[in-house]
Amino acid sequence: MTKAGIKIEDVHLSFGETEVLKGVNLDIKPGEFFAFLGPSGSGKSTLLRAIAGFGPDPRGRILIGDRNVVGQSPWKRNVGMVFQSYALWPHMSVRDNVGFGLKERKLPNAQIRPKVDAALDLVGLAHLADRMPNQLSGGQQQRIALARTIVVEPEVLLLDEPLSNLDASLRVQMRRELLNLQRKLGLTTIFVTHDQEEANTTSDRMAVLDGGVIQQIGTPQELYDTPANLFVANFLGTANILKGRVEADGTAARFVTETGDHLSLPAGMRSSGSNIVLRPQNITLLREEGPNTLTGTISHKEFLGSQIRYLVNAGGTEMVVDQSHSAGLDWFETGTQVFLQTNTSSAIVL
Ligand SMILES: Nc1ncnc2c1ncn2[C@@H]1O[C@H](COP(=O)(O)OP(=O)(O)OP(=O)(O)O)[C@@H](O)[C@H]1O
Repeated sequence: MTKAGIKIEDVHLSFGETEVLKGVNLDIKPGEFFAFLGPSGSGKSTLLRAIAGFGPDPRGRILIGDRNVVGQSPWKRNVGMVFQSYALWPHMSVRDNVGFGLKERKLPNAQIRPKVDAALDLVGLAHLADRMPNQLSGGQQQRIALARTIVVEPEVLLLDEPLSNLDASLRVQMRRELLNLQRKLGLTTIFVTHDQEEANTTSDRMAVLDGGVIQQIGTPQELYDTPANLFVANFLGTANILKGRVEADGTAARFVTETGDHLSLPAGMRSSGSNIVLRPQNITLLREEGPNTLTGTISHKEFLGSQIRYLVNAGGTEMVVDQSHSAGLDWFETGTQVFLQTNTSSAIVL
């Protein structure tokens, strides 16, 4: 299949008076698996639909390969889109559902059959070709919807929360299948999701959206390790945020919290900012005070199997702290005073 990159240049889109996309710029490489991640209402679907050609035309340019597709009808754009609802034709067999787009394109039957067989083979459901949609599970229906989309050989694949109607374990299985299929076809893919785990586990890179504005673009690791702002830090995983200020004298720098605690910062760490972000696994609970410790009291504990998650009240801020668990290890009981040793080398100052 042909791979095309997608460029989005200064795209604005309004519904009536409300501006929903506020100047979006993106450069998605050919063959990339790219995710749009963001909370409900952040504009992910609107952006995807603008690429597909559904809804009002935006201002700005959307290039698929080197064609600006703004103003072009959806069927001329050569994109394939899979929705949350599978929307298979209920009165048609699996084979006819998958072949529908090819029939519409007036392809002779003799050419349709092998293409449909190949697409069904790719999603592992060749043996169900003669079933009706109501004889399939949700996961199977979504695979058929995928086969129906790829059979017409689109240049880009757009997925709008395609796994949301499936139960949790099937979602995990399907996201792996989706990635395998994408890798096999090498098809430029955009996956819209509000689920950070889904975006993290599938995408090469992602854009985090909030309020119609891209907050950051990067690989899942880049966004987790070096978030550009507090929104991204909070949206990708759990973030403990302490307010305060950075003080530096000569080569040594420290973060002074609002409650007056001092956390020394490693050399080379960003030296301005009024927040320090600590991930739950970057804090160790101690019974004795030590260097770089904050004082707190355990307010809640949850046994998660490999880890124990503690909520610790430290000077009025509730901190989430994960400690790895192994059999026989002592727990900190609720109400215990503890010292939170912070690993500031993996902290982020914002
Ligand atoms: N046809 C429409 N008319 C008016 N407003 C709309 C329309 N479609 C979307 N909106 C508004 O645009 C904003 C962005 O919606 P969009 O569906 O793109 O968000 P989203 O990030 O995909 O959210 P979700 O995860 O809930 O689907 C929302 O405030 C929504 O109410």
